[in-house]
Amino acid sequence: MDILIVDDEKIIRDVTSQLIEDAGHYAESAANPEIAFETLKESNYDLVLLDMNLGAENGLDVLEKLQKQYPQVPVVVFTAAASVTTAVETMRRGAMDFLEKPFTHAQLSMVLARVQKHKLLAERVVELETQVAGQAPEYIFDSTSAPVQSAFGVLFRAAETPASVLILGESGTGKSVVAKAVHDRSRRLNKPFITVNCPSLSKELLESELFGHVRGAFTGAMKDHWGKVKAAEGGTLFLDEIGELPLEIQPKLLRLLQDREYERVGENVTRSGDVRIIAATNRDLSEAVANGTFREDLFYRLNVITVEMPPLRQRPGDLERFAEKYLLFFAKQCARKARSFSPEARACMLAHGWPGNLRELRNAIERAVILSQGKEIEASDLPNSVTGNQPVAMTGGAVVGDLISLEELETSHIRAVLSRTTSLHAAAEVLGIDQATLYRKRKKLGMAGDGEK
Ligand SMILES: Nc1ncnc2c1ncn2[C@@H]1O[C@H](COP(=O)(O)OP(=O)(O)OP(=O)(O)O)[C@@H](O)[C@H]1O
Repeated sequence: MDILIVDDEKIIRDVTSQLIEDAGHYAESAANPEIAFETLKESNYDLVLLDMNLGAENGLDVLEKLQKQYPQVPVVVFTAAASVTTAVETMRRGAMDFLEKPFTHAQLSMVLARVQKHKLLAERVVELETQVAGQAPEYIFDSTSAPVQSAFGVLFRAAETPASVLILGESGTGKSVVAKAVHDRSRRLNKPFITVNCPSLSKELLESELFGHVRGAFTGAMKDHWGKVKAAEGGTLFLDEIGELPLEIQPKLLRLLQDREYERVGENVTRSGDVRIIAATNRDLSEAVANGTFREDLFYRLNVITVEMPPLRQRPGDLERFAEKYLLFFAKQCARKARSFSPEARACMLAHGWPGNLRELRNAIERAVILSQGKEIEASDLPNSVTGNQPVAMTGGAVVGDLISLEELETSHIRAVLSRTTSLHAAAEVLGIDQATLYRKRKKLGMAGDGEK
């Protein structure tokens, strides 16, 4: 957690900071409320430790102002010994807890653990509220396809063990969704599930995102930062698109997997990290090992429990079931009458190859429901890419065919380049954009990645 200490006594700030850092959190100090509010403006904090005796300032007034401006940030107050009335009053005014000065390391640790538990519960409530509010279609974890059934079976049996898991499959086949489901069925359920999208950042930033950095480690590193390994402590670290993990970072991940050790960028202190790794990729990792872009030792270390999520085109039963579920969900959400597919629409869906898999299906059905006018989804409600009325053909940079929008042209070109290159990196080079931008565009457009041919 990132914690802000507000106290006018330097010695208290320094000692508390040290205790907090020793417990693996990040601490920032403010000598008075003015500095505290400036600091809160600049960064997000998970907790404020607020002294009640701030010289001329009334601690209760500061608490009230904090609650008003940052209602989501819990406050724990420091109170002088034996001031029970103050402690009660602060709790009445919304403080989460109090610590009587002088406090011990153990007392502080207990309070931090309580705040962290509260934070996790609050996150879980938001997740459940989103599901209950019906903002996303319900996930389905059974299948009419034997390979998918077997993949779910293996994953959910392995969920309770500490084994690393590797999920293979084209983009959009549900690797991230099932990774979270594995975490939810594990003993780490009440600990964080943290995702790192390996290609979404530059090499340098990715290392810091994973392991953290210290102030001054590189240009722009203005303050110490705990990475996602720390954020996932005790829980699960999901490494999406691990096939794109730069070679330079691979030995560091291997060390975390083997020895549970890592170091922040710019620091020589070795730290231990208790995280379960689930990795996913749409690349053929053994081919990546053969051509030297993925370390063999890391591959074997990750390859303990490996499953493959088959593409949607090989699961016609699932295709129809998922399509129907999505249809009912979006019809309710958008207040449309559509309840089924016309025979022609159904035939188009079954004939389409769904290179973007479940993600493409979900987007296509959402669009179709919005455009629908009657009780049935017609073929004309489906995107051109599904009905086979492809509007674009590219020949040497010239566009032949119907008039199309710039967005359709971009989508088609990105798809063409992805299908003719062997990695996201190579495709990004051809397109003249960076890998992280291509990664985001591909996700937004619901497209499959480079693993698909
Ligand atoms: N089990 C499921 N039940 C219902 N819908 C699903 C399921 N799995 C995936 N989806 C749908 O497909 C979308 C894409 O899933 P997900 O992000 O898990 O795919 P992915 O394989 O991780 O893709 P990428 O490789 O691009 O990261 C989800 O947002 C969801 O809409």
